[in-house]
Amino acid sequence: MNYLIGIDLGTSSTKTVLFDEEGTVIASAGKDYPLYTPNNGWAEQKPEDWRDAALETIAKVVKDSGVAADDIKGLGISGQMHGLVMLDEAGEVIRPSIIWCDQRTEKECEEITEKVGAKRLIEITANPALTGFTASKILWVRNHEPENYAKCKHILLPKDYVRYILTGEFATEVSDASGMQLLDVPKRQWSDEVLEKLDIDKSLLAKVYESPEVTGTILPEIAEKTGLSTSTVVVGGAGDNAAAAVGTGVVEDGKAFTTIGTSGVVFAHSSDISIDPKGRVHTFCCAVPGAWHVMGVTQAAGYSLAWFQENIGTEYARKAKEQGCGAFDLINADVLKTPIGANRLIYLPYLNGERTPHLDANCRGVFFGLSSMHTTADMARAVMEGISYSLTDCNDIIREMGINVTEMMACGGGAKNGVQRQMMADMFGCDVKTVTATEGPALGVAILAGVGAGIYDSVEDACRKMIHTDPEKECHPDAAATKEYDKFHQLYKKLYTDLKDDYQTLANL
Ligand SMILES: Nc1ncnc2c1ncn2[C@@H]1O[C@H](COP(=O)(O)OP(=O)(O)O)[C@@H](O)[C@H]1O
Ligand SMILES: O=C(CO)[C@@H](O)[C@H](O)COP(=O)(O)O
Repeated sequence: MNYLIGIDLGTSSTKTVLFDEEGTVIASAGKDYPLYTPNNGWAEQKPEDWRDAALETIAKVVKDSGVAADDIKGLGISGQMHGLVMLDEAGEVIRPSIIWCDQRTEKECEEITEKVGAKRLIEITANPALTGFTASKILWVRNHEPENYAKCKHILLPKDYVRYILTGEFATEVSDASGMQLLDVPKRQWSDEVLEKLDIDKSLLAKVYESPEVTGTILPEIAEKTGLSTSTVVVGGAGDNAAAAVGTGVVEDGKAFTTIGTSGVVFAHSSDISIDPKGRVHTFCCAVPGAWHVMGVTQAAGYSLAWFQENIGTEYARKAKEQGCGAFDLINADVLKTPIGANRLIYLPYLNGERTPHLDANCRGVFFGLSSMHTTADMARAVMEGISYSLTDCNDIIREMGINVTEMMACGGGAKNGVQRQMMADMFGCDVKTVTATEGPALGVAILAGVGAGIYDSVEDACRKMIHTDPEKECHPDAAATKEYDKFHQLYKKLYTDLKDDYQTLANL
């Protein structure tokens, strides 16, 4: 039997899974790391934490599985997108990574739009300048830390830094590179025009591959440390969402998925390039060679729930420990006891600004309608509903673009939660399904590794053999709930419009 490894370098943790070639999970391991917010709206992580988590979890799955190193034919890495990793001449990390949800680069976005031209920027990179994307982070370091910029010899994305550690190669692939705003997305190669206009030296960037292509093999010292073989191939892999698409079988037109990780995403496959003229959803290359996708992003989806548990619903963790269950079991029990609309409490999940649909770095979270009768149960329900309203906004724009979605899969930490999945089915008004392997991105890149290692002929072929849907977890929409949620969703949408200018005032105080 052949085996494949998928690594998902998330924002909350790295999850590494060893699959057999039929998609069965043989062993898995995870390791958490911190997210640093040194200023309001800033977000950083340490690339060294990602490196240590990847090495530790690979070693663990190889050991726990008992699989012979030579039978592990391929490895793929999926990662949180957009983060900026800068390495010096010796390959050492220069500063912490400024990651995807950091909002400090509004001025640099203006600089990009001015230098490239708004129309040309969308024609080439398929997206307007956004604070989340890597190009503005590169310019921020050049504008604010010229000494660090001068030392920088290699610019990598988070997962590509881990690839460098494993293989010694400076490589990336089209799906993640799309989120740097330096790629010509229709042509799937670096844009000389954008690089010249922004005065970024192309030699700083890694070589671009398609996602299933082989980018290298495991270095001898890493093989020694992890128990892998030096003949295991490492493929391009994918940004976490493009990887999750492969891992949930979203590899042809009509298919879509929603994920709740730290962020939340609604993603639809598209065999033709399709761009929202208002830039509210992103258009990127997908992991299937020759295809693209559109996706809407909620900045703080699972992160809103994590924030809620750390700061407001702290009792859930304590009681869960006492009762020997998970905190989400108790949250779910409370949410189910609370009616739709959380007793007239609405939560706006804008803890880190928002991308879809507002593209606003300065908006922030709100509990609207707070009354003395409200409890943490109402707040928990309001947070879950707020996340789902935001994902519904993403889905509505994709539908508005004429992209026909017939099937919605769910994945990510939040999709493990049946209450959350039902909420999404009710709000989207369509069936929401899941696959048996809970780690969508890890399975997705393991599938890509299977193609790169020559076990499968194509990504589509590998998906047919490695993905198994879980019929027991299918959620069907309840028409009465859809109608009820819609009333609150209308008010939820109006609240942003009403507060838009006040957010700006707050940011300038
Ligand atoms: N059972 C659950 N119900 C709802 N949300 C959950 C559950 N388990 C995890 N989460 C949420 O999922 C997020 C982590 O998901 P994950 O896909 O691992 O994220 P990432 O890839 O960003 O590290 C956390 O922020 C947490 O709030
Ligand atoms: O910024 C984006 C997509 O554009 C995020 O989806 C990040 O890629 C982070 O992912 P998670 O850690 O939430 O999975």
